[in-house]
Amino acid sequence: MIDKSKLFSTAVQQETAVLVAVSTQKQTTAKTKEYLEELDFLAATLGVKTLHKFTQNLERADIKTYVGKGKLEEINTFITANPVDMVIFDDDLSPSQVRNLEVVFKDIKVLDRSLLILDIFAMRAKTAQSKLQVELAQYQYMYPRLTRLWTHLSRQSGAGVGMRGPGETELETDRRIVKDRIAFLQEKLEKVDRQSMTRRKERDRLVRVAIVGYTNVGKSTLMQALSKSDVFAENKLFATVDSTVRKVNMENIPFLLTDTVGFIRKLPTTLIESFKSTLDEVREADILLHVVDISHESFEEHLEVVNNTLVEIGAADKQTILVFNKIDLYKPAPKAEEWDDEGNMVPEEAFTESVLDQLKKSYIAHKADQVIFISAAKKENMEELRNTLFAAVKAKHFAIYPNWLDLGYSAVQSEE
Ligand SMILES: Nc1nc2c(ncn2[C@@H]2O[C@H](COP(=O)(O)OP(=O)(O)OP(=O)(O)O)[C@@H](O)[C@H]2O)c(=O)[nH]1
Ligand SMILES: [Mg+2]
Repeated sequence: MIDKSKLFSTAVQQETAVLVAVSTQKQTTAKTKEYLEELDFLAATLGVKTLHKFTQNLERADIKTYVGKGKLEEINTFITANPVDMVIFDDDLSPSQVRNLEVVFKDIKVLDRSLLILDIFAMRAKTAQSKLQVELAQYQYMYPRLTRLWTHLSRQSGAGVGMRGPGETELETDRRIVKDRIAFLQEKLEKVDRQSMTRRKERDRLVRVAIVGYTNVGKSTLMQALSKSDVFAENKLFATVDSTVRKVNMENIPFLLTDTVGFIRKLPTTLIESFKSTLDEVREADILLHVVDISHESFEEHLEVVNNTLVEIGAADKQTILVFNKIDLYKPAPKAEEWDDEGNMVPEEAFTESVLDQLKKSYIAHKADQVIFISAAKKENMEELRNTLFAAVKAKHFAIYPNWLDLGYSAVQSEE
């Protein structure tokens, strides 16, 4: 039987949240503000509306309750006066912090960044493999926090954000059960991994190009532009969780292009662990297209996060083309006045140099050996990217099939 009252409440009422972060000696207030923006975006991706953001300056996050007593009271006052469903913390909470915070906030859900990310992955996972991967990551995340999940499940009926956990419903608090489940999932996943490894091996030994980058930078949009196929792109975080592989032909040379899951700051390690096999597509690639959203104010940090994650999964040291995307949205920093030869100030609208030319002369163009600025959505400067990518693919392809191009060229020539 469908419980109409529940249907009504989930369909009509958007869940609401307050966000909490701390600025520490290691994390400036400006950074904290940015992290909170990102946390807000993660929540929005799950359909959760942020009502308020709380921050506190501390030497380090409080061991017992993440923020101090006074701040807790401030949050509680807000919660009492407003319809708040959950409190989301920007950092991972320890099991004991969760317990203490749940005492403070009583019937309000207590979540952290990792749980939001896991929830988004759970929502997005499409294939059997990624579903298993997410489920495994969820159980591993939960294992040390069992009390919390079980409290939630006993209190709520398993709906809503942060509740998309694997669906054990009874109070089976025995860690043994979870442990067994983890072992079971790992085994099942290994089997699936072996199958996909065989599938990858059976593919022609074509040059493989993987598109990597921070989440929401335009990887799928670029994939679409390069392969002329329909790939799901959306202005939400982690639109892509399963990787997509397409065979692309450029001037008679085929290669494989893969769109991959995006990276983010503070990605739960359990997720990286369980997504290792999906990330094999990246690890086994010959060439990486590292996409960066140049219009984002923290694009340099994104770049660093991605580079660090690549090191973590053992995919650094590959030939990489650094692709700065969304130049259509890029606003160059306003320069000091510019003067012409006669010493008159040049009005801004008289600057003839395009954004693209300015970028090419800027320090950003030296961020890597191969740097290209494009707009994948507006199809700006795609030609340069195609040429660079093609030259790279061609060189790798030659190495695998020394005779291929001789044939290819003569065929092309004879047509003329
Ligand atoms: N203005 C502008 N928007 C872009 C450009 N490229 C992509 N977008 C938009 O940016 C958003 C994210 O694009 P996606 O292609 O989904 O990004 P992604 O990197 O695949 O994201 P995830 O799969 O979520 O990690 C979408 O709304 C796109 O339409 C661009 O060159 N210019
Ligand atoms: Mg995508």
